Amino acid sequence: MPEMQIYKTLRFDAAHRLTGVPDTHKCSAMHGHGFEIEVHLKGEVDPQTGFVMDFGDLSKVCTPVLQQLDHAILNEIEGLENPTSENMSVWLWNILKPQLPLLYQLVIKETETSGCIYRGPEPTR
Ligand SMILES: Nc1nc2c(c(=O)[nH]1)N=C([C@H](O)[C@H](O)COP(=O)(O)OP(=O)(O)OP(=O)(O)O)CN2
Ligand SMILES: [Zn+2]
Repeated sequence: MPEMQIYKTLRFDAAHRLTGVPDTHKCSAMHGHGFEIEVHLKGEVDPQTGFVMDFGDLSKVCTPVLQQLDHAILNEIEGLENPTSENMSVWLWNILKPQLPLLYQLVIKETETSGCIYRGPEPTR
């Protein structure tokens, strides 16, 4: 069966401030976003189900993780002390990858025009 990518889009609202920028940077002040996350899997289509993975099962894995972030101050969450899109991608990858071996790519959109794409760490040789 062919290999394909599937994805699920999830949304949450949260506040953050960036701690690695000067005080003069607009994002050093607390502010909020409606974040959008795409969780992409890559794998073979199961001939029986016709699925790479059931979207419902993918949701069941992702939803509890994103519920932790919804209406939270991201800076207060362990590992997200400087919650840039880049740092959030790594944080999410480390939580989701053990539960989703087919995880291929995470897309985090902070705004309509700004976001981050992460495909996990380089494989060790
Ligand atoms: N590489 C990164 N740069 C910035 C991040 C980030 O996570 N990674 N985050 C921010 C801020 O959180 C900001 O809220 C989003 O930035 P920006 O796109 O500049 O926001 P605007 O909507 O105000 O941008 P427009 O200029 O209106 O398009 C900053 N940088
Ligand atoms: Zn922001």
